[in-house]
Amino acid sequence: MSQTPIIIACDFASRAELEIFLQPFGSEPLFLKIGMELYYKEGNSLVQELKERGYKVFLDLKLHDIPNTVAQALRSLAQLDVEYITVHATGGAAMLKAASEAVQGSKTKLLAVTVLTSISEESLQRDLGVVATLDETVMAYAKMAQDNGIDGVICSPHETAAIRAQAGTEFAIVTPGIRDVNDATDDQARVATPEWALEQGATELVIGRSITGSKQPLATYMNIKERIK
Ligand SMILES: O=C(O)c1cc(=O)[nH]c(=O)n1[C@@H]1O[C@H](COP(=O)(O)O)[C@@H](O)[C@H]1O
Repeated sequence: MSQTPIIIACDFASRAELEIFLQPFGSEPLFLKIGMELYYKEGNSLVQELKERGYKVFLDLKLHDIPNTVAQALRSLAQLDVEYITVHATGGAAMLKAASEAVQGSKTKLLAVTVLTSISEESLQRDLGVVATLDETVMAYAKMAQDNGIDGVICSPHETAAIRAQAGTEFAIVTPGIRDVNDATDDQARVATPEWALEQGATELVIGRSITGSKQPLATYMNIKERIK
């Protein structure tokens, strides 16, 4: 298995598009994030097949509901035996506790999404009515997640060092919003380079369009992988 911390966000519309993307990678061991777009179209069978083919899978469904509903959904999803599943930290302490209990006994680890990397501090305070700063909010959500048995968080590289200091070395910190200096930021508000994210203490990096939208996805992936080795 590859030791690279890169997780590729496979935000494709169909299995066919995913296969076209994967083809040049051959037997390269990859860690693939399957999100709502592909999962809603292709369902569990795609996840099972990718696992059978030796890929590590992160199922990013960002569950957000009352504790009982999230727990029941996770009991079902845990049977897929994927590495990671996401829940929203804003589901609250009781939901996070119910979620962590629901996956006990499976190998699946849960990641709590703190504040989405598409949200700026201005938007957090103006649109979502949060009074605290973005950093304070992310730190509070990370602590709530850890206190309630969640294995790690999703946050931007900008909050990673503070969470690492607060949460210790065992807590997973997975950072999307990864861009090289010349890449378009698209809909992301809080971005950073792969190198910087790892320096801050990220466990893994979620990288989507910088790789999937590249004219040469394999070369781009290998370039990043070599740089952060
Ligand atoms: O949970 C996530 O993975 C996630 C959380 C977050 O705060 N921001 C975020 O961008 N993501 C995901 O990370 C990926 C980022 O994709 P790119 O912006 O194309 O690199 C997408 O699949 C998002 O769904």
